[in-house]
Amino acid sequence: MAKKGRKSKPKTPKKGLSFKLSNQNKIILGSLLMLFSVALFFSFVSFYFTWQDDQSLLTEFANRNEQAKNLLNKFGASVSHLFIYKGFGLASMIFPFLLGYTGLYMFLNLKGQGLLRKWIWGLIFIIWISISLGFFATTKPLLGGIVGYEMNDFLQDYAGKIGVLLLLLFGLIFILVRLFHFTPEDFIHYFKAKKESISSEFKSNAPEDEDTVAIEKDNDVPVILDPYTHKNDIPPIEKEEPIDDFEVNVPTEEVIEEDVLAMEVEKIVEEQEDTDILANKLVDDFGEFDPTLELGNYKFPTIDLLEQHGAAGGITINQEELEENKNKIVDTLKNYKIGIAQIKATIGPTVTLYEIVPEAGVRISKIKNLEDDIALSLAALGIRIIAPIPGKGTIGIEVPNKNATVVSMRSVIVSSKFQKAEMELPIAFGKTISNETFVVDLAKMPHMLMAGATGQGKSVGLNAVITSLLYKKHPAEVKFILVDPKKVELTLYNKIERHFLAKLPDSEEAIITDNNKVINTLNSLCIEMDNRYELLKLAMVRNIKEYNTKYKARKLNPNDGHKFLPYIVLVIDEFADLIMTAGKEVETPIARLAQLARAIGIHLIIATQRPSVNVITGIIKANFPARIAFRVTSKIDSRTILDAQGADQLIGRGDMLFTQGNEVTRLQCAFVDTPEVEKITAYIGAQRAYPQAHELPEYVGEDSGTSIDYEISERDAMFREAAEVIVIAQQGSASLLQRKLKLGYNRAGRIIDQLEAAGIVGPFEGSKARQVLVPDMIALDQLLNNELK
Ligand SMILES: Nc1ncnc2c1ncn2[C@@H]1O[C@H](COP(=O)(O)OP(=O)(O)OP(=O)(O)O)[C@@H](O)[C@H]1O
Repeated sequence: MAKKGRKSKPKTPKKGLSFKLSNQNKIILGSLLMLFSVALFFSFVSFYFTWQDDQSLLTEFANRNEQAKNLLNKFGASVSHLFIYKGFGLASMIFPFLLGYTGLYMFLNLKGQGLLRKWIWGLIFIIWISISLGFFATTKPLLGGIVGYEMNDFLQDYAGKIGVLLLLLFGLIFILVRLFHFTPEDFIHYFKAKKESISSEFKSNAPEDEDTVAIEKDNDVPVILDPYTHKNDIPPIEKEEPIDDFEVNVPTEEVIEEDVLAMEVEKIVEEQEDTDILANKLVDDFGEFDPTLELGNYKFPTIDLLEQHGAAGGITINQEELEENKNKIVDTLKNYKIGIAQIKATIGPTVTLYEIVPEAGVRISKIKNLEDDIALSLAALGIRIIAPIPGKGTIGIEVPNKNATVVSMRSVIVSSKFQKAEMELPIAFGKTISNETFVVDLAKMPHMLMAGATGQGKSVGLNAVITSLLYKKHPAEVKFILVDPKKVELTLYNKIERHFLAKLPDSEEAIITDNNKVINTLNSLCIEMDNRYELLKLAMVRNIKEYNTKYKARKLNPNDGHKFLPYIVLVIDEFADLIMTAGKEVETPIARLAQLARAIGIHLIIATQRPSVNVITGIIKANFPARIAFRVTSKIDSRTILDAQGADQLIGRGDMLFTQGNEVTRLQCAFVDTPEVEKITAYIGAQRAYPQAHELPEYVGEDSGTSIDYEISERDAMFREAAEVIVIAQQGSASLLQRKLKLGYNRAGRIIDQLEAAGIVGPFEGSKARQVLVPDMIALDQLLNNELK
């Protein structure tokens, strides 16, 4: 019972298993294919000239004395005989092109769906051409090949000649419409254009005196010219005898006007374009946009980087322990005169749930009131009573197992529930009380609050969250911002900076340990959020998922600022520390992000040791529906974090309660040890990476912008040099100063403010660099000299 989850065999993540050739092998195989295709091409071409001479040699392949006339000798003769005579006839010429293209594709290491598409269309063409030639040239087997002939024969037996003809016609229409995107309008347009060209030709060939539309023919019968068709073979409308010397003079301008009119009609037809059609064409030609292409060879971490943690044997609980606990429960309840009708045990990794159905007439409220007494009588730490279990009508008593089983991260990662999870940001937290793997989608939560006293498993919990995402997501799809005031817990992730981390443009460390930087990062995230909303608005979609789908389908033009948007997960360890030092400055942007960021793929995970009300304020709590409580020290803390008690009764070491609104689920958090995280990050870090960490929009602190009335004497010693750098580069950014003058972030920010006060750069403009108001060095000198006067 309850051992299903454990039995599932370890599986490597799906993407890690995919068959891939190394780059060198691709080059070798690619060139082989290209050369082979050239050989085939020459064989086929020369076969048409030499086949009769070489026919007798087909059976003499092994005979070294015999020489074939084919350019590639007996090989060429045999292969061509096979492909052309026995195969598809003339259509076989397509094979060398397909093979050559495949070779080139491998040689240049191209990606996308173009290759498969070419093969499918190539084969359709081969079959269609071969049947068509078999139909029209029955006597010439070298045109349609035996396959074409036989297929024709076969089809004609069932559908007759007309049926096959119609079938071929349908094939032609199918190819024209699907491959060349031909529409009936194209046909009409084509004929119209033809007509135009005939008319203009006629015009240019017409005699010089074109003022008259009535032209005398040899037999003196006037021919009326149709102004649109310009055909001179239309009979006259009136057959009356023409009046001598009567001519209808049409002013030249009018004729020209008619010509211009015809040209305009043509243009209107051509202007009908549809972005969707364009997008479809792009997708047809290049395949869908693949965000992972830049790191196309990225390999997902393998499962052997994770340890079993001795959990291979599964849950160990013996019958005696079960029996003992059952008796204790029954006896204790009997002491309070509560009879039990039924009792059932579900064994979990750390606790066993005893579900009780009380005898008829026992009021649940009575049991509820006795909660503490029952816990005392059972005399075990970590007993939690759930009366009643929501939706079941039974009472649950959770009793810790004597020997808790460690739930290894490995066991949850390999579980089919996680592997098959069709979620945006799947997280395998651990196992439930019934030993099922518990997987949730961070994108749906959409933000998470985590609390627990020191040493109860918070850091392990955070690592489990990050590890889950590392096992499921490509670096192009998700970016982390890690805030770690303790400076030790998350530093392990430094190695994956250029794969998975995002940071401010001018910061050196990707993992943020300085509280001031947290404020800037949060504000920068707010700018990123606003930018993303703007993009969503332009794309007319409601959320990041729709946006990215549209972008992948090439319906959004990168020239309009569109780009693939990765999810951003902000993890803050030790939030209490942060809010104590920075207060409102962090609370406001966090609340703003929490309220608005769900649709645009920014998700927050906040962990704290002290879940007191001044840390987890009302506004934060209201926006973090998903909460996790590890063991806390008091009932009050439990209430603060979960709005319910229970977290104080947990047993620690990863024993946790999870709620996403109403129901509270007890889980055993998956355990991932520091060496395992190290191995995973080293595995990822050793692979090819992006040139730098994902860059967040630049944000310059508001506080530095407020003191705009800097005294000249208070200016930084580097002020003048900074001004020169900015004016020469014509770019007002603090990061530029940091780079060029080797300044720290804060000092560069201060100088920028002083430059603003001096009127050298414009005001702060969000993610964009400030405008430089001084055009050149001469103007700068003038400005600074004037100040001194
Ligand atoms: N899921 C788990 N399974 C088994 N043991 C665990 C689990 N989580 C934590 N532990 C044990 O508890 C110890 C402390 O865990 P962890 O470092 O995560 O605590 P913490 O809450 O982050 O503490 P602090 O706040 O002081 O950093 C771990 O070293 C480990 O031995």
